[in-house]
Amino acid sequence: MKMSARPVIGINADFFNASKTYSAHARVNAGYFDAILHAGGLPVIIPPLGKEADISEMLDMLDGVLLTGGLDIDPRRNGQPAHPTVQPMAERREMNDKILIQKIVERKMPVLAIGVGMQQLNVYLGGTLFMHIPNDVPKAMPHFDATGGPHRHIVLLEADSKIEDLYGTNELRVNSRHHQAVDQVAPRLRVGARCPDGIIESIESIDPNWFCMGLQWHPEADTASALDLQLFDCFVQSSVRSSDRLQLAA
Ligand SMILES: N[C@@H](CCC(=O)NCCCC(=O)O)C(=O)O
Repeated sequence: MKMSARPVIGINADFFNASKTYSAHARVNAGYFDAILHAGGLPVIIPPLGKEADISEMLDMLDGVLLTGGLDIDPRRNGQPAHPTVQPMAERREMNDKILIQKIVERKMPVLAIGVGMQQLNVYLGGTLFMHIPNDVPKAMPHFDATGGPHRHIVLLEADSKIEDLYGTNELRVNSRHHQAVDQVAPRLRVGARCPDGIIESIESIDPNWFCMGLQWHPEADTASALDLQLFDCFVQSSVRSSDRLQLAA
């Protein structure tokens, strides 16, 4: 099979079970694959393959992975009680993503995790979440607009973090639409950015040579800033540098 000279970036699809009006289907917000294309990568949608062997075969063809946003991780699948504000994602997606993330981490593939993707990365690597910010961190500022409209807030990038180096500034104004957040950061990860109220807004690997970054905001969204585009540039360039296939072809 002819492989692209561009870095091939996998994007995990969201998944919805069959309902009265729709058959079971996968979907992806266009912002995810348009951002990868704009940064010089070739996006490939990863459906919830489910089986380890199929996920491994898919990853063998990829140079990096973008983990997308969506609904919530179901706390009951991680030994925690249900929560009235949690809207669990489909079990098929969550089970798939768990295997996908474990293999990405084993292989140290470049990974950019956005929204619930960042939360999955943290949880599956041993960290925890606040189930509902207004309940768990009452003094926190709003992190979503209750009417569903656009909402933004400042984030402060940690000194000497990869994300600070990447954005070239220590303060950003980002879009925000989340009711959960990282509580305990997983081993092997560190905080990259916080909201002024202390809520963690970005995490990253402690290994400086591994592009493994999670963002609670959405750099792929229509409400993203011009600065966010360079994030995708850096992610795609990291995927080139770490790709044996592309290095051999160089
Ligand atoms: N559990 C999370 C979900 C945050 C998230 O990924 N939102 C994005 C939804 C839009 C999309 O599909 O990209 C939370 O804290 O709310």
